[in-house]
Amino acid sequence: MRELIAAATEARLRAYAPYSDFLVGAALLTSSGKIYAGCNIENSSYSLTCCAERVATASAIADGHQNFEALAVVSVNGSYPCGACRQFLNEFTPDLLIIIADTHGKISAETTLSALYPSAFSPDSLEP
Ligand SMILES: O=c1ccn([C@H]2C[C@H](O)[C@@H](CO)O2)c(=O)[nH]1
Ligand SMILES: [Zn+2]
Repeated sequence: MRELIAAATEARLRAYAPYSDFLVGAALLTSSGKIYAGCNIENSSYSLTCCAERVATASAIADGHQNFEALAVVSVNGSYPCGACRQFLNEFTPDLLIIIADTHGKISAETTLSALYPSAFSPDSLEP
């Protein structure tokens, strides 16, 4: 888990966040043991901003991985994934382990996506 937090911490430094100055790094561990990292990417058209968690997830998916074990999220104050990221991740791994840490490496929470995002809308929700 330290390796996952380190990857998120490193990715955070690549964030493009000139509007909020709030840098976020995320690192996703696949079931095959690979780590995909992401950072937030803001835009002058603010609503186009991409969260670090979804950047990491998109990178893993694009590289052929859809099974995940854990996600580390690092920010200056140990913030949690937003609702959109929770929904995005729920599609693939509802019981994903989520580790929240700050830039000093202090872990403030080890939880699961299902705990953070109960009663999710999921692929099953589309069944008649
Ligand atoms: O789950 C989240 C929530 C916010 N941010 C980013 C988006 C924006 O650039 C900055 C402030 O909202 O934090 C993330 O990367 N992940
Ligand atoms: Zn988000």
